[in-house]
Amino acid sequence: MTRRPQCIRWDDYFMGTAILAGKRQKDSNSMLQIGSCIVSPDGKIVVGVGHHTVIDGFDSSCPDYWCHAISNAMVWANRHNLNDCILYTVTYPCNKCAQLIIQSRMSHVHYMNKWQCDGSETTYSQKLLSEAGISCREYLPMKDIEIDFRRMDPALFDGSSALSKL
Ligand SMILES: Nc1ccn([C@H]2C[C@H](O)[C@@H](COP(=O)(O)O)O2)c(=O)n1
Repeated sequence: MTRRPQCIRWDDYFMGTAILAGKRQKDSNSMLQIGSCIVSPDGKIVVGVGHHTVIDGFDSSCPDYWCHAISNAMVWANRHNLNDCILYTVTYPCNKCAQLIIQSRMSHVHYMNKWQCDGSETTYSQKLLSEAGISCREYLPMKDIEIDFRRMDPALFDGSSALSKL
């Protein structure tokens, strides 16, 4: 087998899935398009994805009205038992999400943005996760992932899709 140079690693696949989930965040007043992806212990199956979003029925006026991507990924997981699952998350877990990660018995956290470690929301999360023995590592991308819908299907050029009008 000749390996395609474009073939992505599982790590990029799952962090890419987390980033894609974050793109569901629709409030243009918020800069944050954060997503998370929970993966099975053998690292092959997406167990759940979630994005940073306003709590259903609330408005975006107050930070307490937002539900974090990690919490949403847990709520929307397709199984109850998250034992030893691996979490891919765009930002470092906040204090509350760290508590949930520990309680759900996930074992690894891969995060993308270290800058999130410095705010007050993450004052305790590093300590909590480390004392609970949960391994946390900064994710280092190996490849850019590009999704070009038009290359997937030439019919998207023929005027029948909204994409052909862009
Ligand atoms: N995989 C999922 C499924 C649902 N959610 C949450 C986010 C919202 O509270 C709600 C509806 O999402 P929307 O259609 O407004 O983007 O469901 C999630 O985070 N992850």
